[in-house]
Amino acid sequence: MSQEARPILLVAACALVDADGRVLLAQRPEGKSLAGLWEYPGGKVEQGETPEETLVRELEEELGIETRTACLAPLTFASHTYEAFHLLMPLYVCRRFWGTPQPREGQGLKWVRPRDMRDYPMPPADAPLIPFLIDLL
Ligand SMILES: Nc1nc2c([nH]c(=O)n2[C@@H]2O[C@H](COP(=O)(O)OP(=O)(O)OP(=O)(O)O)[C@@H](O)[C@H]2O)c(=O)[nH]1
Repeated sequence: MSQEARPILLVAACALVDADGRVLLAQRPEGKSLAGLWEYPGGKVEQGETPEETLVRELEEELGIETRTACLAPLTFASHTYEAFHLLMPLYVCRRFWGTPQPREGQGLKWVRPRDMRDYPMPPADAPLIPFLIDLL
């Protein structure tokens, strides 16, 4: 696909942080693109949503936890060209949420220290974001 034809895909992602400074990674289930890789919870920003609203919705759908847009702090972003689209992915940090994350979509879940994230295979867009989490936490 030519550069011109490649659409920009806006995906909002969240580093949920627990009291020990660990970040929740979710493993993409079989049958999805990039299956088996560990990623930040989140998803595509739908028409009419702000990225913060997307995350409040996705965190409830994927993990069964509740948070608020005011509890989401922007940290950094990914800008990465995939075959079919160019991914623009703001990464937020959330330390204030209610409930315990549950794998509502059959995904693996793991709390990981940022310095150990390199041990978890991630989508190529995600790896450049790890140093920002190491600095923060
Ligand atoms: N949620 C999330 N998506 C990511 C991350 N890194 C990354 O490249 N992506 C890509 O962003 C796209 C949108 O994610 P999504 O969670 O809404 O997509 P999806 O699984 O429903 O659909 P898909 O199977 O069509 O990819 C996917 O192509 C996914 O691979 C990440 O850390 N978190």
